[in-house]
Amino acid sequence: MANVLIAGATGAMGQKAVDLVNSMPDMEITAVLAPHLDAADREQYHLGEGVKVFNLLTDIDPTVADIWLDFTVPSAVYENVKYALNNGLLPVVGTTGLTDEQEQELIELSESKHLGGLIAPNFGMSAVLLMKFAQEAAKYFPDVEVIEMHHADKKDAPSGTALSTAKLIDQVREPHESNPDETESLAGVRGGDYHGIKIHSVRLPGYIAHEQVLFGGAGEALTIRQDSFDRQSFMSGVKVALEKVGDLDHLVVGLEKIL
Ligand SMILES: NC(=O)C1=CN([C@@H]2O[C@H](COP(=O)(O)OP(=O)(O)OC[C@H]3O[C@@H](n4cnc5c(N)ncnc54)[C@H](OP(=O)(O)O)[C@@H]3O)[C@@H](O)[C@H]2O)C=CC1
Ligand SMILES: O=C(O)C1=N[C@H](C(=O)O)C[C@H](O)C1
Repeated sequence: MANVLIAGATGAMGQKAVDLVNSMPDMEITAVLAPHLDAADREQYHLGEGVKVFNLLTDIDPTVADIWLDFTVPSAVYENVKYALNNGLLPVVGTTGLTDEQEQELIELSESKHLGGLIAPNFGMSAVLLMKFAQEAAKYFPDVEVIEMHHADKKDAPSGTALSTAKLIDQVREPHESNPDETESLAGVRGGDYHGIKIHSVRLPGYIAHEQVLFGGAGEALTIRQDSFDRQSFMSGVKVALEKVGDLDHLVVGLEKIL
């Protein structure tokens, strides 16, 4: 039996994760971290009476769990994962927004502590495959732009998935120059720029999580698209991560590393 602390248990993803862990016979939620949760309201969030509720990172008793499952906010995730690793908990992280430097620091910390962990910018199979296919296509189509579309409550932009997609493409595409004569008569209209790869972030009610990678070539185009219509789509990836994190000996990035 593995004991799990869910950070962000009251959120949209946290609640899906609570239901997932409650359904796993060899996992138990022993604690949650959520700044505004009143312990008296546990039941409303599908948390049993024995679950310890923490509102502050500094109040947590680290012996309460073996695994730290994080679906919080970009501003909290770095300190959360650092806390987990420093206290012997194995992090499974879905929260986006870690910088490259923070990610590297956490990987080095996990290596020094000989602790496994996983950071996955996207736990959905369609997104994992989209990133893989986009990287392959970029070898042949260096002209590429990314459009990600998310629900209006999303805090970070671009999405972690879009940024990861751009990084994977950047690793393989030939040196490439965009049109030097291009101008913007409306600031920002050409989108964000990751090493010359334009990323466009759309935020609208009704959407959940969607991404398109558009490649253009001479007289042809290729579009790769994935859609997460329901947050349940992320849960099979989270389940695999919870089951396999104990087999890892350092923090790895990307669900594909454990599939
Ligand atoms: N990797 C993946 O496959 C996916 C990743 N995500 C990522 O997961 C994260 C959460 O998304 P989502 O569930 O939609 O967000 P929500 O806003 O719905 O939930 C955020 C949760 O974090 C808690 N929280 C807020 N501030 C802190 C803090 N300082 N310390 C600890 N907990 C805090 C909130 O608690 P309270 O309500 O008490 O403030 C709430 O429980 C985002 O970064 C998102 O990008 C989302 C979907 C899939
Ligand atoms: O905030 C979300 O909803 C999502 N966040 C992740 C991201 O930033 O890529 C994963 C997915 O896109 C949903």
